[in-house]
Amino acid sequence: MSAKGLEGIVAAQSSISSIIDGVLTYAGINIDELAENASFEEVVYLLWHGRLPKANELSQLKKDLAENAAIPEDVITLLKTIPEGNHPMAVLRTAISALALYDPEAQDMSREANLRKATRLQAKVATVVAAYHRIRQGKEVVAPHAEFGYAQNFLYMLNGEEPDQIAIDALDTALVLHADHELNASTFAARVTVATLSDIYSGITSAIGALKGPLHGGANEAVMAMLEEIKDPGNAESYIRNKLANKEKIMGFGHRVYKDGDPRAKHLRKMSEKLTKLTGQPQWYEMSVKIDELVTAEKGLKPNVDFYSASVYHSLGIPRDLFTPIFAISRMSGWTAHILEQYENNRLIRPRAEYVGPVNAHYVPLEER
Ligand SMILES: CC(=O)SCCNC(=O)CCNC(=O)[C@H](O)C(C)(C)COP(=O)(O)OP(=O)(O)OC[C@H]1O[C@@H](n2cnc3c(N)ncnc32)[C@H](O)[C@@H]1OP(=O)(O)O
Ligand SMILES: O=C([O-])CC(=O)C(=O)O
Repeated sequence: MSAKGLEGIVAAQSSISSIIDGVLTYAGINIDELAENASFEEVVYLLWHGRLPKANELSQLKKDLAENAAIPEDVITLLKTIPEGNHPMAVLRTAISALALYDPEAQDMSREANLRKATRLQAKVATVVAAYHRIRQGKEVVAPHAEFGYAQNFLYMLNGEEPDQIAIDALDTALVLHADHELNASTFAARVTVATLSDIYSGITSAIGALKGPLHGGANEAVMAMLEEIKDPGNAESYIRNKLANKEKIMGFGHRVYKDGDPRAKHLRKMSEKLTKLTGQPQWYEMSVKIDELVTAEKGLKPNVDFYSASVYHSLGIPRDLFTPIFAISRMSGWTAHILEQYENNRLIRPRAEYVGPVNAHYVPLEER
């Protein structure tokens, strides 16, 4: 018997992140400690190198990310030619694929070159998302600021003004929380692609395609769509009961691995409470809590990372269709770490299928069918 959806199958060894008894760690460090203390740049270094950076290593990484953040003028031109109405995740997938064509080390498969490519990908992914958002609004693209940290620079390029510290800190923590998650679908897709010894950009393009779906990263956008449809906390109960009665899934709930709750959700819940209050829109948090209580009571399903992140991003003034691209900006660090790890100890990933089709069939000539 095959395991549907590969549930419970161990398909790789990894020392990047672990989920053991519902506890998530990056390189052995509990996510709670990282969410409270680490910057996103520290986490990027941790995932790539398996240890926290020393002060000089961290400042070098920050410098490298800032210096590599600009994207080629040709890619900006490409973004300007994209037909209206496309989803930013589809645009991101295309733009990352295009960036490969401008990478001077595209053919160099050494670890050093791949680490430099990972740095360029991490540096540029935020710029692509911000640039496309400005272009689609008919605004000028904002060049990255050489002195700004990663989260700060993204918000600056997105909005064209310097973000406040509360917004920077909230986004930074969200990036920390989304950075890696063992062998999730998009990371697996990246590893499958590069295990053929294809290049890092091909692996990342596969990963973005996998993250886009609503059963994975696309759920954060779907959560906000649901909250906006509900409109008022008073409508939440009947809305959810109706969905459940129709056997529809409630986005942002459930998880293939966590059966007793996602450890990242409590951090995002706290952030949602604080930010929705600060923006004078506590209804998004109140509605989320009502849904959380009801779905937990009725289905025993707990919120995953995508549930409270929706109201967090909304409070930061981020449009709904950029929620999943922001997930991709963060997960770029995990994807690239896994790709580097896959190359280090590679074997083609090629499972088997259990055949359930017809047997002893025969070719029938066209005129006899
Ligand atoms: C970053 C991330 O990727 S986190 C996940 C983001 N995705 C979502 O939030 C989408 C909603 N959630 C889901 O679709 C699922 O819980 C998944 C995809 C995350 C996990 O899926 P699986 O492990 O395959 O669980 P599966 O879909 O088989 O669900 C098992 C049972 O729980 C039910 N269930 C699971 N999630 C939900 C949900 N969100 N709402 C209602 N029922 C659910 C299923 O209907 C199924 O019920 P059944 O046995 O009566 O048919
Ligand atoms: O691990 C998974 O299946 C999905 C998930 O939570 C993530 O990628 O962060």
